[in-house]
Amino acid sequence: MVPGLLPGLVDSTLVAIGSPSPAALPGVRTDAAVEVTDLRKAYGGGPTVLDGLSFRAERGRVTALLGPNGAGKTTTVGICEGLRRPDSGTVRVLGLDPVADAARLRPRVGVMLQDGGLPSGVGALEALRHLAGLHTHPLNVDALAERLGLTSFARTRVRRLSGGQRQRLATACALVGRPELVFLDEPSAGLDPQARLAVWDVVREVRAAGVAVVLTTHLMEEAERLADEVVVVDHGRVVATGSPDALTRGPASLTFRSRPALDTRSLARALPVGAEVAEAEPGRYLVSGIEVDPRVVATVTNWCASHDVLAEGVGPVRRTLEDVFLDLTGRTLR
Ligand SMILES: Nc1ncnc2c1ncn2[C@@H]1O[C@H](COP(=O)(O)OP(=O)(O)OP(=O)(O)O)[C@@H](O)[C@H]1O
Repeated sequence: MVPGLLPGLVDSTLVAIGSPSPAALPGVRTDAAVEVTDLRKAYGGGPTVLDGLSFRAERGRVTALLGPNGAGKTTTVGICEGLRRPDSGTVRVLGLDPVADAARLRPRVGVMLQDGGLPSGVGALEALRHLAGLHTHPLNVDALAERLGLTSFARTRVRRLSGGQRQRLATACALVGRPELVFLDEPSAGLDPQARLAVWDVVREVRAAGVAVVLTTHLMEEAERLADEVVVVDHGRVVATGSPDALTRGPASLTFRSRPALDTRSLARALPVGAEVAEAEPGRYLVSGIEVDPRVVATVTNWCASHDVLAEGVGPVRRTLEDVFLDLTGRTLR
């Protein structure tokens, strides 16, 4: 957190959104902010889009929905926001029904308003002020605008904003009403690195205040760095769920760099049975299929020495979230 930026928001705003979430206290279990059970949906009798999807999102935590294009993330979030109806299954949002209790949920849930949701002929900051005026206890608009870097395009009309500027305004709109739960749809899409870091900082701050954040993203780095819980969705089902750490834990591989086109079969023969050696990209080698222990590292180093090969960075490498995601969802384009 950047201390200099905090006072404007913290004094009267973000941290005051709620008292620290009971869910964040050890040993205390509360109702989930979002609880989705066995959702099924097919648009207009077409192919199945949601096929028994279930997940929970807790208060004071960031839950990231990851999945290939068309996996059903936006449909799921739309159902949670009360904008779409499932064919079957149940959804509880802050303990309420998103359609039947829409009026009660509206002031408590933040959503990213896209093009149609904002007056397009007014300046960005004016649009945010307008929205803030609809809430009883809005955040400090100037502080929020400063934090998300909206001030540089404060007077630009909404319809003339660039993609990244529009995205930042939409994030501000989702947060300005001081929600207990916020849905962020690809909040970093199209953002430059500075803006992305600023958005992540603000998201961390609202989480610390006990807000439940549910976001969709295609950025593995965003999920890895921001999410407490990752929900991987594919073909309308949850195929994995867990913290980034838990999902990427598992057998490490061994990697090293050297000149391209080494005799990988010869190296594999020197290693214990089951070892596979691949040249993942020219000059980068990956040993997998066996447990990486000090003897394996020594065998690779000795093989390199006896073949006059200079190897750099010989050591275990942990799977990334992207590796896990591709293993779970495959490499076929959707
Ligand atoms: N209004 C609609 N009418 C008919 N089909 C739809 C509608 N909205 C979405 N779909 C279809 O439902 C499937 C899931 O779409 P959805 O937008 O939920 O996926 P997503 O995971 O959010 O994808 P992306 O990552 O590309 O945003 C897709 O095949 C899409 O074509």
